[in-house]
Amino acid sequence: MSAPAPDPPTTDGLRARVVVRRAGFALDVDLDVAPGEVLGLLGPNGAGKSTLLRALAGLVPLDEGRTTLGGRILDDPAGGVRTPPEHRPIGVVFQDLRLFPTLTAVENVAFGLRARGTGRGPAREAATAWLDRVGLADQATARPAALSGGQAQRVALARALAPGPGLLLLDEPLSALDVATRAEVRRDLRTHLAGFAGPALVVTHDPVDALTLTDRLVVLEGGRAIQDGAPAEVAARPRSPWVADLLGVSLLPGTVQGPGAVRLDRVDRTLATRSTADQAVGDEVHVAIRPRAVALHRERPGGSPRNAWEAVVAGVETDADRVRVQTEGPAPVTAEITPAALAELALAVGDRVWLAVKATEVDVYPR
Ligand SMILES: Nc1ncnc2c1ncn2[C@@H]1O[C@H](COP(=O)(O)OP(=O)(O)OP(=O)(O)O)[C@@H](O)[C@H]1O
Repeated sequence: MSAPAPDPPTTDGLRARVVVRRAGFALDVDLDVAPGEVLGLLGPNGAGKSTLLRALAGLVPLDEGRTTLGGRILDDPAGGVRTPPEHRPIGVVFQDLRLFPTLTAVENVAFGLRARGTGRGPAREAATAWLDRVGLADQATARPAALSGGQAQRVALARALAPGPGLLLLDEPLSALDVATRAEVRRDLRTHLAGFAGPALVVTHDPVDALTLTDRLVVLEGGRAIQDGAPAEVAARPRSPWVADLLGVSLLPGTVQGPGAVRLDRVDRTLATRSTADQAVGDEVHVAIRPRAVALHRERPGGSPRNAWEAVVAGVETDADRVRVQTEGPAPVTAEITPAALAELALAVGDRVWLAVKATEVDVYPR
């Protein structure tokens, strides 16, 4: 038996209104994700992210709403339509991967193809080609227990992509990996996402994933989308303290110069940072600085001036008890200060300001 005809290309992306009600919780979200677009779903525990993915995958019934993918109706409870999970052209990577422990890597990848009616030989051939694409050609006969976390993650991704799905759903795809592996798998995942023609949804708790893997972010809180925008825009103007804490982090490109020392690529400045033990000299990294860690000064601060540089105030936003000051310049970061500090500094847009941050507050992530 030959491979089934691939699903028709998605011209219309994903359009969904997903309503799922449970005791004490209601998810009610509208989504419109274009073909080729990578949408990040962010939100605190219990916000409904997994429920949303499970509903799209057909594992949780909608109480109300409608889901269409590439113009095809998948769910329409009012019209009595509910496509079973195995008939949806959707690839899923679950947080715990859910590889079949008794099957080899190539059998795991072939599984989705076999389930769609592809014969044993062609399924194995296609699965082998996919393992090659994710860099695991030499692990085809290994069982999941013999794979590293990063390798298992790649097998799960290959299994999701092999049948040529019209929609890709990834639930915290990198959360189980250690920092160094995560950076490497993130890079590869970005490449595979870029090559994927359909819409993709990625649930993440990691600010670097949110800022580097996605084209757009939707923030869920209490079952509702409270913010929807480009990652940089959501980071610059977070609409809830939770998002501000998670995403307000400023990322600057840098290069490791030595232990705990990273040179910023765009300014003539080397920052003292937290441990760079995971990185080698010359590694390209992201320097991550949280807004609350940034102090603002009118004059160049004394003490340890190494971690201070100048920028220009680009925006000042005040909410109940926090003020977020955005800066611009070669190394812009966002600072979060108190209203009293703002009053004392008397900062306005266009003013020059000194930014200072302690080494212990400067995180380093591999790029
Ligand atoms: N199978 C279930 N039966 C009943 N309630 C559930 C079930 N799964 C989740 N819930 C509840 O639904 C709400 C949304 O949970 P969900 O797991 O979708 O959130 P989440 O944003 O994915 O959270 P997390 O980040 O912790 O995974 C929570 O109140 C949760 O307790």
